[in-house]
Amino acid sequence: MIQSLIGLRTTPHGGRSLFAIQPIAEGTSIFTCEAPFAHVIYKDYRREVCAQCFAYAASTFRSIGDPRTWSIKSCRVTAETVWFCTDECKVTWESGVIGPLIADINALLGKAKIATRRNSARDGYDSILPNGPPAQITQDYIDKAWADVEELVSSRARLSSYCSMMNLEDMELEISRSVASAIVQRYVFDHRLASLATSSIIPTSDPWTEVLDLQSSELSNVSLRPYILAAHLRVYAFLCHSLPKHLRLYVPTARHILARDTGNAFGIWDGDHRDEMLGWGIWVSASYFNHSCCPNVKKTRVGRTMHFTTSRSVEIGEELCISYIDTSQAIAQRRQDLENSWFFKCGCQRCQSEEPNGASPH
Ligand SMILES: C[S@@+](CC[C@H](N)C(=O)[O-])C[C@H]1O[C@@H](n2cnc3c(N)ncnc32)[C@H](O)[C@@H]1O
Repeated sequence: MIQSLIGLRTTPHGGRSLFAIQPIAEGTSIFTCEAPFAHVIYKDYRREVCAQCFAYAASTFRSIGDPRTWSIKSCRVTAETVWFCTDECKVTWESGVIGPLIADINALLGKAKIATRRNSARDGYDSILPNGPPAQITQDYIDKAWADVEELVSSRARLSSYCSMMNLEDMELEISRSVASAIVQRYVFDHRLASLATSSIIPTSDPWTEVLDLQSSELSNVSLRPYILAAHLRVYAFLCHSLPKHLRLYVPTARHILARDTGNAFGIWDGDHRDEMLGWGIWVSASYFNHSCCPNVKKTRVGRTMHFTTSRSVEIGEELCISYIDTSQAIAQRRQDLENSWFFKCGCQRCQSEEPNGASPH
């Protein structure tokens, strides 16, 4: 964060948000977040998206007959094959720790999913939430469901038996991959910490503490879409079953990530025109930008990095907001999009002024 320009404060309408603490000129770069803490690229795009910089082949080659997939790849026996746009990206990725570790884990998850599919085709029975959801979802109901699944995974035999018959959907595998990427980040951070313990270098912040500080939307998400709870519990059981022993310690990461990704993740798009969503990711420190239907900040992804730039001049004390949705739509549609996908009623100035009869939305 460019500390001299922006600060975090609590708003009356939308939790914490970023504000200008100085006048800021249009076009000023106010914030960058280097890389996602958790991310996934959808299966259908994996050959077309560079594993290092997320460049999308179809946006790069535009003529008829041009290739639509990348040809440079990394294939190790233990890992899933990944593709790159350039040799430079391949070298950068291979010299890192996190990318190759995620590829190893993704190979394991892919194999485990095939095993569940083989068995579930025979049976199709899924008992993770045997009773339907109550008319009113409460936090107690969600906590009890998680306690029940904890009980299930505490017995290796029962977990194996459940997983051999579970029906993990393709999207649940994508979610599992995104959670697994966060687990790898935690593992690498802790082990780097362990190796630093003997030296005098003290890291300034633990990225996991920063993730836990993000707003959770577990209750609103499950209340609006009760089926999501069973999906999250299946993902959790699947990860407990499939992850190698040294990562199982981190599996509680799942509930925390699943509670936060819906309200904080950004789509990974093919470019500014946003024709194709290639996957999603959580850029933790970038999650404090609130939404406005009249935004003054523009978000741009360059490689893995998210950049935030003012789209007009901003006065001292003004809230700095991006837009989460298509703001060219009428108020009713904007409201519906924000309530359905983001679970909140927009309190921005534009919505307040467009509210029928000038009434406040609250
Ligand atoms: C990515 S987070 C932004 C940071 C968040 N305010 C916090 O305190 O962590 C998105 C959440 O902020 C709140 N929010 C963002 N924009 C808002 C707005 N225009 N009106 C009301 N709430 C908003 C909603 O609760 C939304 O789910």
